[in-house]
Amino acid sequence: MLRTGQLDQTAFFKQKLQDARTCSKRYISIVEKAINIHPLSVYHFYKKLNVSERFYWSNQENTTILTGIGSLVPYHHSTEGQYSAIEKEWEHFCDEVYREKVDKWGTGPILMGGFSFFEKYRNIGHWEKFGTAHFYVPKLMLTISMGETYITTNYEITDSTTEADLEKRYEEYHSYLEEYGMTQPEFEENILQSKEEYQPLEWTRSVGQAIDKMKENQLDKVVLNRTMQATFTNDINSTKVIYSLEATRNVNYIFSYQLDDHVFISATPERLIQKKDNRVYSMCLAGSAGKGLTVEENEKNGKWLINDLKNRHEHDFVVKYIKNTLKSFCEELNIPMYPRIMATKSLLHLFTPVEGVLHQHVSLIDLVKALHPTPALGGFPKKEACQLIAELEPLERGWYGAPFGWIDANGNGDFAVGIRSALIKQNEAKLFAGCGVVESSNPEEEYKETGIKFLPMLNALGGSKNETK
Ligand SMILES: C=C(O[C@H]1C=CC=C(C(=O)O)[C@@H]1O)C(=O)O
Repeated sequence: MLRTGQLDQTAFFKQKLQDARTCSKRYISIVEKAINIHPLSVYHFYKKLNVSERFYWSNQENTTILTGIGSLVPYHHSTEGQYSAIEKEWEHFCDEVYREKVDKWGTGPILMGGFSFFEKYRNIGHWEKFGTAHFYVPKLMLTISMGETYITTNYEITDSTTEADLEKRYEEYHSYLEEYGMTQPEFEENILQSKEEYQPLEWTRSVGQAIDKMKENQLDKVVLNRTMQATFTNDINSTKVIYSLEATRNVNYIFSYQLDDHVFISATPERLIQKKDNRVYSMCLAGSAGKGLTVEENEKNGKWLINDLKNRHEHDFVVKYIKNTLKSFCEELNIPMYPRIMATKSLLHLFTPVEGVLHQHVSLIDLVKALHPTPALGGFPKKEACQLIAELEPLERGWYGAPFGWIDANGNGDFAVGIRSALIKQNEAKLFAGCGVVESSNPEEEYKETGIKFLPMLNALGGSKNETK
């Protein structure tokens, strides 16, 4: 039994509808506590609800998992001005929604989605569906928050909506959860047919060109991204990919965002910003070394990384930038003097945590806009680095390295950056990985580093073990 604490369902919906109409609201959001529902089962069987959108989100600590099905209200932009547009649209939605005051993290009406790396596209191409911003409020959402399970259902109401209409939709969502919420998905392995790195020699040459520009003092750091195309014999099953990413996770977010037959998916170790009332949490993540095979080797590599000047330099630009950017928004900011080591599945990174206390009236979207792109994704100075990226990278970045996350009706939420990611369409996946380039970088080493960064997603897609040629 999923519902708890409701006496008479029909009377409940009649009351909700009446209350919503009295306050002139256009939407209703209902949150309930639940048990025994698996987020990936909810994600997998979405077509049973005749919808073509779904998302999956789990945070770094795996303490918040969100699965959203169907889009109640989509917001899509293809041009500049997307941050303020999304901010206004979300404020407007929040004014129009009738909701109970449930203050559980990640419940109630939530806007999930992302922005493109650049505010405008040179050639939108295969990023058309995602645009410069795409967000939606799901119709049905499952939340696992600190081990507790919640269901949020969201409804649009018009003048002609009756309590019977609401009850019917509610029953539909609950039948879906009861029938499929604990059903183990069955799927075939994704079998790799071919994989091809996009212009690897040209990419290495571009790293060399970037280094030359740094020698000429044109900029201090740039992050260059490269692409790999992987083709499979069958349509790629994103539930399978998430299962694999979950099975090998350690410190990363895992998210997937589907619009029709396009899925953007990422296993990123990097948070951009999280807001919990007046507190904010960000991180500086830049500088990398390979992992060893033993604990001792990892310790040795970690020590090397902490003391390596090139990597420290790469990292310090991020610390300086995040500190300067957040300073104006925060009355208190805590950033340790020295970085630590973060060990992901395949790499060690330099990592500095950031915590702050906000001045009043600072919105999450304002913070996202101000921070993006940090020098961990763009470079330093920001303007020069972005210009060089546009000059040297032949393909659109789209949502690679860009802010992706969610915001709730209290203005709280969490945004990561979409690195170590892939854009999936049917049987093809484009994988993305980049690295920070500074004057003392070596193009061959950066090529190797990005090669390692492809691996977790490539393996999760089914890429290494099942190659057919
Ligand atoms: C830009 C990426 O990684 C960033 C995050 C951590 C370490 C990085 C580095 O050492 O280059 C990058 O700044 C990517 O994985 O695509």
